[in-house]
Amino acid sequence: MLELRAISAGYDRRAPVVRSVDLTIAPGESVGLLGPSGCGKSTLARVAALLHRPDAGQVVIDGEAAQGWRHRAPRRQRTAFGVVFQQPRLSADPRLALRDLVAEPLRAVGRSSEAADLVPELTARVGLGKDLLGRRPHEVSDGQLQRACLARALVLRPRWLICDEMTAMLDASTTAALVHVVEEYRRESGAGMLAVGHDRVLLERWCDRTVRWEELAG
Ligand SMILES: Nc1ncnc2c1ncn2[C@@H]1O[C@H](COP(=O)(O)OP(=O)(O)OP(=O)(O)O)[C@@H](O)[C@H]1O
Repeated sequence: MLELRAISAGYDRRAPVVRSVDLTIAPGESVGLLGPSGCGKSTLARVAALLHRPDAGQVVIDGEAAQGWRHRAPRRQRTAFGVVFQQPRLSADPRLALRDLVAEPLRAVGRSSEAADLVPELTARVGLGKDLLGRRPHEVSDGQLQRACLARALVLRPRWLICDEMTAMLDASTTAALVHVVEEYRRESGAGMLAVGHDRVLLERWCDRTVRWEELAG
């Protein structure tokens, strides 16, 4: 269970963008969060993934309250999440070849030796040709880079996926391909998901249930 309890968060304590929000996602469940631009969806998604410390409230991951945020979160909690952002270029180290980008989380947890098996398997799964793996982010398209970022999000086999407008910059066929990869992973792993976006048709088709920002905001 991923529980967001009475979360308030933002960038100025006097004017929170997320106000007293409650949201619970059951194991294996996929929830779409719909809302207009600028309402606070990304901020809430970052709180859920332990990337942004809320001003108030609690995140409870599989029964255990979050023990910290960003690099201060304990590894077992941090690695419970795979996160894919809207703009792959902002979340990809421009110096890394795509194969190293996908392997980054393995290196961070001292499991680099597994990259030799996992990187080819995952890059094939997300549809990245072998010829692209030696290229750096500026040498590939947004869609190709987002495929690599999705592979990176899956490499530690997270129990929870947080997809923040994952497909907003992509064409219809790349969107369909990435949604398919996520759903295949969720089927075999039982991972739950929070997908944030403003495309109602996509989220309603993709997710078990969708909630609108106005229903959540306190
Ligand atoms: N780093 C920041 N510093 C200050 N304000 C910020 C920061 N990031 C976001 N905001 C503000 O917080 C509010 C919510 O932003 P957020 O990115 O969470 O919205 P969103 O619903 O995800 O929007 P979009 O759909 O456009 O991505 C916005 O008014 C935004 O300008």
